[in-house]
Amino acid sequence: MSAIENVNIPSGNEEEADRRPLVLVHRLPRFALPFDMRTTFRLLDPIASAADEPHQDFLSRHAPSIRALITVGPTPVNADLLDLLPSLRLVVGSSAGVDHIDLNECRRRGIAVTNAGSAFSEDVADYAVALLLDVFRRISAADRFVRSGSWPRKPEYPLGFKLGGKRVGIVGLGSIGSEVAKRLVAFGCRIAYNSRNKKPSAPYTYHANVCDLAVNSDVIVVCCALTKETHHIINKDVMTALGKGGVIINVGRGALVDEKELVQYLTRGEIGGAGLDVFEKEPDVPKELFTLDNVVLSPHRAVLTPESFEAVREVMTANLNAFFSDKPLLSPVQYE
Ligand SMILES: O=CC(=O)O
Repeated sequence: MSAIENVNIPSGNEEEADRRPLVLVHRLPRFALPFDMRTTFRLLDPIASAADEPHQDFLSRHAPSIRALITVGPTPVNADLLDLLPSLRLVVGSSAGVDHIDLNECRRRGIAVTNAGSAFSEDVADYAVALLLDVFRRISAADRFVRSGSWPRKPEYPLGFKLGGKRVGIVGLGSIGSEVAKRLVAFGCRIAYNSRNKKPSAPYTYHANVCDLAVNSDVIVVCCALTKETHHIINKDVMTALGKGGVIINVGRGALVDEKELVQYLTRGEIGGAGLDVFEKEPDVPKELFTLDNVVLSPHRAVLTPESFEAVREVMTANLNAFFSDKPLLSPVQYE
């Protein structure tokens, strides 16, 4: 992932001549914008530009001109930041999830928020299916078996399971969940789902209650947004309902699953396996999971492909262009 380069902040006449709209890049040092938007926007990046000046002073100095900001990855947008930016009217998220943005504060201050829209949906859905196949067919475990030299010594390797015909319960049938469903239908799976509301156009069985969904599923794929309501939506009751052979795939956010309980259920063999791209305290992953061959672990990579970066760059650019020309935003986040 390449970082944007140090941003030259034009001043005086130079600034007047530069007609590109000014956009603040809000990021933690470890997250860089993985593409260049400087041909279209004048990017103000405090981290790249002002190594010696305290971040707050830098922001306060530029605050009157900042009407839009890009938040990179999960960099938090909270009341403290918004206090420093009284002219701000738009927050452009570079992710599908917006749990790092204080939506209530944004709404209260009349600040619009956009997210990645469906830019990542296909890649995340592919990854969810890949994790599921890996858990069912034990691909990563088989790879470890071969590399460790065990094959010649121990020709028997535990059987995996067939994916076709399995009952898959999707939690969150938004853009990502719908792509997961589409793919798994092609594998011959039977799809049901849970979401806040029944989707009249979705040809799948709806369960208003996640435990009911779990009782009727062999696999739960978690891909809803993380909110106060969905925090630990996959709890011990859901895991008990899913049962011994059940598999949990999480490509949403770590805190959608009660991770402590998940570890217990997996180590006691009370569910069948898990494929996890996200964790409650990233990058920390519970060590107990490292030795379990029925668990596939991934470092929050589901969205990351050069193709999805290009798609998100386009949607972010379109949102900013729309904002600066008073047109409707492309992927506004609906406030609750
Ligand atoms: O996790 C990644 C995203 O929300 O886009």
